[in-house]
Amino acid sequence: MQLKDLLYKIPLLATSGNMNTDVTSLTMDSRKVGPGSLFIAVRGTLTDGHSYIETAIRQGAEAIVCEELPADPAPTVAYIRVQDSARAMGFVAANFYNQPSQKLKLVGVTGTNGKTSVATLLFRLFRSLGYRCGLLSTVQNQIDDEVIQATHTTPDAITTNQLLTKMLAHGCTHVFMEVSSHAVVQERIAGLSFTGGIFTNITHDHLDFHGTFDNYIRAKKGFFDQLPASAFALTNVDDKRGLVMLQNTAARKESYSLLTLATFKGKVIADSLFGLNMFIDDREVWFKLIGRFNAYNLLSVYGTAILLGEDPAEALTLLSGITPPPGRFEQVVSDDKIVGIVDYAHTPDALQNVLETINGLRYSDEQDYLPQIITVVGCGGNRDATKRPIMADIACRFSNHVILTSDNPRNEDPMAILEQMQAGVSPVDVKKMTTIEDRHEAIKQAISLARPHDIILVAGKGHETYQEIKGIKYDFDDRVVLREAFTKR
Ligand SMILES: CC(=O)N[C@H]1[C@@H](OP(=O)(O)OP(=O)(O)OC[C@H]2O[C@@H](n3ccc(=O)[nH]c3=O)[C@H](O)[C@@H]2O)O[C@H](CO)[C@@H](O)[C@@H]1O[C@H](C)C(=O)N[C@@H](C)C(=O)N[C@H](CCC(=O)O)C(=O)O
Ligand SMILES: Nc1ncnc2c1ncn2[C@@H]1O[C@H](COP(=O)(O)OP(=O)(O)OP(=O)(O)O)[C@@H](O)[C@H]1O
Ligand SMILES: N[C@H](CCC[C@H](N)C(=O)O)C(=O)O
Ligand SMILES: [Mg+2]
Repeated sequence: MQLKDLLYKIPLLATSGNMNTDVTSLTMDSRKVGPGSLFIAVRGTLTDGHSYIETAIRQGAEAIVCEELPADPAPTVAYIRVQDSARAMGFVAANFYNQPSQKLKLVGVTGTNGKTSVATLLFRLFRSLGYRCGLLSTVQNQIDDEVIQATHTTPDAITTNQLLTKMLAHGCTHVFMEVSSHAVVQERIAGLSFTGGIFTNITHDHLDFHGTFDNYIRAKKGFFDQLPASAFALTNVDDKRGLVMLQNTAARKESYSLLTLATFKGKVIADSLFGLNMFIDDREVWFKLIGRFNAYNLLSVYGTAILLGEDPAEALTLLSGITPPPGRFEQVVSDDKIVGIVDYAHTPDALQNVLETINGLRYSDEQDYLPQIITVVGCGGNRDATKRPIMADIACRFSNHVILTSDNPRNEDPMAILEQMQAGVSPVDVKKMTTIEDRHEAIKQAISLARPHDIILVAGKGHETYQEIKGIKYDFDDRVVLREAFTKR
């Protein structure tokens, strides 16, 4: 495609060189530049793409998008100076791939917790309604049955447009994607044309990246601020910030709630270890998901189906048969009925929700025995450290025993992370707490403490199949470890 055609809709500060140059590939990474490439120099958190412009040219880049021109620009190369390279990249990518998002019904889901759950439920529901669908999520990207490994919750703009193009070629009509707060700030969603946006909730996470909670709220809101008037913006009005999200959106404002007036209103009739029973739009339905937080996820999925024109009765009937995504309240039960629950709760709010759910659901055939809750939990390294003491405190308050352990220590000292967690535990709860750095040993210890009907919550890693320590990802899957340890007893 000719360079000038890639610049459609981008505010340009200055250009030089041949705008008719033929561009054959795009990249923001100099290591991936080849002959015919357009290199977009983006300022990152670790380094500045502008310092790789020369390398990119040596490797054959024909054109450069940047915020600042090099001191001595190469005469054979075209330069485009813009205010914000990351944002420009979104539009360049959409132009290069011929605007795939405009030809799809693309729905984005944002919020601290529930993005993967909602996006995956939507993907599964719309497939069962008979559509070909795409999914971009933390667990995996998917084009109908084809699974494509995901590296981020929300991919960069080039990858997203590439995937959307593949989805279109496959005949997909609907795509559901998670929109992380990092993605909004880093402009990974710039240039995409959304049919709708969903807000789940906002609580403590990622303060390492955003600095303050207000900045984090602004990042999430930025998604809705970008939606066009033709889109819908569906928000959870039971969340304190639900309405804030829609303050400046041009999109049609819609809402869902379990507590108050809203476009889509639901009520939980029963919540058990076998599923949720709800009233939605005067219909009573059983769902396969567990926990009140999932009632919110289901309601937003139902609302989205209606906003996309589906029949309410059919949507609810099909939704009642849909299973949760992997690693979300996934149960592994031993022969003698110890209940293991693997859940991706990695924020204080998610952990508290899951533990409150478990506290309300435990039951035993034995009279007078209230099953114990044993929680195995850790916090990621090189991520928001302020959530560590809070999560340990919550784990102890809502469990009978807690084993603090590692969850992707990355480049931090695992014991230092665990010490920060320990610091949050109140003196009355300290007796409940043990620390075992090795997650495998921690799970084994939890099992050794359990009796039939006790519940072992293994929180934080969910679907993950690795433990990341000092740059190396070792095979590790909480579900497999639980299953093996149950069998070996
Ligand atoms: C903190 C963060 O979000 N970082 C993302 C960011 O990288 P960065 O800003 O650190 O980039 P950088 O390394 O400073 O490099 C700046 C620029 O120079 C370029 N470069 C660099 C080196 C070189 O030799 N040549 C070159 O051209 C890079 O390609 C880049 O364009 O941009 C990169 C490209 O898109 C991402 O891969 C990277 O994600 C890192 C790996 C990451 O761990 N991100 C996590 C925190 C994340 O994004 N998480 C969210 C949300 C999680 C959730 O709640 O679900 C997600 O959406 O996944
Ligand atoms: N609507 C919800 N409200 C509160 N907690 C939830 C909700 N949905 C799921 N959770 C909890 O949060 C955990 C993560 O859920 P999910 O993976 O759907 O969130 P996410 O927003 O995609 O997370 P990530 O930011 O890592 O992508 C679940 O395992 C569950 O414990
Ligand atoms: N998307 C989240 C995942 C956290 C999962 C947890 N297992 C960890 O590694 O911290 C993040 O990047 O913060
Ligand atoms: Mg997710």
